[in-house]
Amino acid sequence: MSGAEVTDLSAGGPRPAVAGPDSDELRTLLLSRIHDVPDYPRPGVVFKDITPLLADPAAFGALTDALAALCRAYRADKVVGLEARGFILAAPVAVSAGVGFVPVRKAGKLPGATLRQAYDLEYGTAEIELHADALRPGDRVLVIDDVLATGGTAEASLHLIRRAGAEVAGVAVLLELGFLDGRQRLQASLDGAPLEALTTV
Ligand SMILES: O=P(O)(O)OC[C@H]1O[C@H](OP(=O)(O)OP(=O)(O)O)[C@H](O)[C@@H]1O
Ligand SMILES: Nc1ncnc2[nH]cnc12
Repeated sequence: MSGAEVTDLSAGGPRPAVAGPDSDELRTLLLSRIHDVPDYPRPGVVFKDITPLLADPAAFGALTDALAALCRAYRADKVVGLEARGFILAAPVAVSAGVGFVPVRKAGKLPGATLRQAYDLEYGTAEIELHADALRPGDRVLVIDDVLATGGTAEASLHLIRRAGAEVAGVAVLLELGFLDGRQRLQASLDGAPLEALTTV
C-alpha cells in the first residue's frame, strides 16, 4: 500500500497512506506514539500508553488502515473488540472494512444473555462476556486488541467465539509484549489461525 492514497472521510480529503500492515515505516510511526509509563498500574509493570497514538490522526488512521487490510485479507465478516482499548481500535476497523463490530466486555456490562469466560491478566484476574446471540455458526471473526501481554484476554475471547459456534479468522494486536510469551500461550487456542502483531517489544 506504500505510496497509495487512502480516502479519509473524516478530514475532508485524501491522506497519504503511511504503509501496509507489514512495513518498517508503519512500525516506527506506531512505536513512536506508544509511551512507557513505569510502575503503572502496579510497581514493576511498564504500562504501554496508546493515548498519544490515538491523539495523532495520521498514526491512528494508519493503524486503522493496516488493521482493516488484515480484516479483508483474512476474509473476516465480524470484528470482535476487547474492552476497553480494543473497542477504540476495532470500531473504526469494522466500519472501514464494512463488517459488523461485536463487543467482548468485562463481566456484568452486557444487557442480554451472555457467555462468560474467566482469565488471568499480567496484573490481576478478570472475566469477560460475549452476547450469546452476537455470533452465528459460519461467522469468521477477527479479534482486535491494543496489547497482547500474557495472552489471557485474547485466549478467553477465542474460547467465547468458539463457544458461540463461530470461526476464528485471526487475532490482530497493535503491540505484542514479546517477553511475556503471550504468543506461545495462545498457540493452542489459535488452532492454526494467524496472530498478527503490528509492533513487538
Ligand atoms: O494479554 P493479557 O495479559 O491478557 O493483557 C492484555 C489486555 O490487558 C489490557 O486490558 P485491561 O484488561 O488492562 O483493560 P482496559 O483495556 O479496559 O484498560 C489490554 O488492553 C489487553 O486487553
Ligand atoms: N504493560 C501493559 N501495558 C498496557 N496494557 C497492558 N495490558 C497488559 N499489560 C499491559
